[in-house]
Amino acid sequence: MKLSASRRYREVLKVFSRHGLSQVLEGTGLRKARNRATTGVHLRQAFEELGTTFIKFGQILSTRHDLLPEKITAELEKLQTGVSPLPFDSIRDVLEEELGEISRHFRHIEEKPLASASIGQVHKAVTIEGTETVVKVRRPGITDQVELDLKILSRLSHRLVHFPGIEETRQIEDLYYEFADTMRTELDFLREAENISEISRNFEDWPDVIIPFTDPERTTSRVLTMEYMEGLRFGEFREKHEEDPGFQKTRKEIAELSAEVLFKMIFEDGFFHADVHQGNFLLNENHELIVLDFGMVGSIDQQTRQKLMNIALAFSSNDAELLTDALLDITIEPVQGTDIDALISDIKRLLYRTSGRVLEDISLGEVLGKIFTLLRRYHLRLPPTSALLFKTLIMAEGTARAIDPGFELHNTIEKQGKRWMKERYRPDYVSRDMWRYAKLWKDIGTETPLMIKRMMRKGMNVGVEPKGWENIVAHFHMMVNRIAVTLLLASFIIALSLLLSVFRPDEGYQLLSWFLWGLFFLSIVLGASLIISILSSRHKFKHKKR
Ligand SMILES: Nc1ncnc2c1ncn2[C@@H]1O[C@H](COP(=O)(O)OP(=O)(O)OP(=O)(O)O)[C@@H](O)[C@H]1O
Repeated sequence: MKLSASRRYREVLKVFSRHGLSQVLEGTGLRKARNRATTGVHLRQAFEELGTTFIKFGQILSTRHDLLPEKITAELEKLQTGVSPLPFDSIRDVLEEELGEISRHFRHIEEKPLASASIGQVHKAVTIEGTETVVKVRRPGITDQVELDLKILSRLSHRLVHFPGIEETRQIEDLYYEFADTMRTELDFLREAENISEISRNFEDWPDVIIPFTDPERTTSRVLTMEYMEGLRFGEFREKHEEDPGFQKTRKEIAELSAEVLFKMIFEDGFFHADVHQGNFLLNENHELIVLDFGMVGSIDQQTRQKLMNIALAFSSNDAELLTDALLDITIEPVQGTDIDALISDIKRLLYRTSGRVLEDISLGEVLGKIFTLLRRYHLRLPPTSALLFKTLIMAEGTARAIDPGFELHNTIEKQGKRWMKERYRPDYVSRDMWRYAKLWKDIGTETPLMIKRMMRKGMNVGVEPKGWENIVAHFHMMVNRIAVTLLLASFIIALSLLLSVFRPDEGYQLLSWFLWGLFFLSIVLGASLIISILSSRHKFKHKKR
């Protein structure tokens, strides 16, 4: 059946009106809704009724405490994708269309699905070579449905929540674009297979983490064949092993591992699993962590990663000033006019209120929500790509707590902090940064005299003898070059002292530490002689002028 855009649009409007949400569509907005508790319930029900795309959009909205009132986000957090299984005949049709005759590929496929999810239905199978696999088949018609819903959502996204402030409306739209992008990627199983390969490579050295291998011969954009993974979900594992001696320790380690996996993906690799709900983790007999479902992934560039690390480290060390500085660093709007002192004292209050509380009582979602609300109050905007990341962090904490309710995110951040510092001051990153600064100074050195020359000619109409210009430009070049080298040496000295604090001899880095000390002293000697030469040339210049 061909999907009709106008029919679906009418359906969406009807569902919204039936749930008493016409004020949302009319643009009077959610914030003004008289009863936010019931508005949240109705919004959740309407999203559930409208299916996959709306449910997934609602799940992302639920993490944006900066955009929606808490009563509404709390309701949206309950959104679950519950879909009924498709008859095996339609699954077989897709398999035959994609792979040709099924018996050429599989000895056996179980008709009863292992799982029936929103995008795909998963069946256990044995390949012709005898390997136990699972075949994930994209639901027929889901792509058209999602595309249509995305179109409708795009129209609704700026009408859906008509806030008084312009920035929030823009944020809802930003959020929609990011969402539409990830949703489209999730529909293409070839992309999922690529994601699996990349993440498997990143976890090559992690023996406790297992990522199923894919079967490229039997994978297309609609069919994904991969290794079958036997394991228990976190809840099942807890029930089965609760009475075992040493279970407390085991579950602590598992929760920690699940968080470390995600932290590595976000902060070290910049390529992360963005759908880390409990259903996507299994534990095998050796307590190894199996990670599934790489349809939704996010990526962050190195600069943003470093800014995020700063936020996490400042947060874990309870330092309000550092945290404010790190937050200001990641916001995308200019911060002129922001009352920084007031923001620092608000952040101080927030940290004070959260740090003393018992762990089970406080969630990352709650803290992030409060930080978002603060940023909003100060008119500071986060980059649009952050939505997926924050959803992931909040989900990851919930997942770790499913196995260990006392899981402390603070501890993981502290433990990881050291690794991040080592990562950040890896020689290749340091030298790349220094090279960037050197290039920047070189550009300033070449461009500035010309700029001054042009400005003086055009704006001030000043004529200078060509010979005079040459001297000025040559002298300027020399000055800039010297300043550049001095600055470069200064940053080198700072970087070396940081490296020295991380790679200490008492932690087994004797050789590296000696080498770094050597470089450190050499840089100081060079720096000192450069400063002396600059001072003496200044003196000479003055002397000459006279
Ligand atoms: N390799 C595997 N081995 C064993 N079970 C698997 C495997 N891959 C998937 N499953 C099972 O199938 C379920 C659904 O798979 P998956 O999450 O990849 O589908 P999805 O359509 O992306 O689901 P959702 O959108 O709800 O996250 C998993 O939660 C898991 O129970």
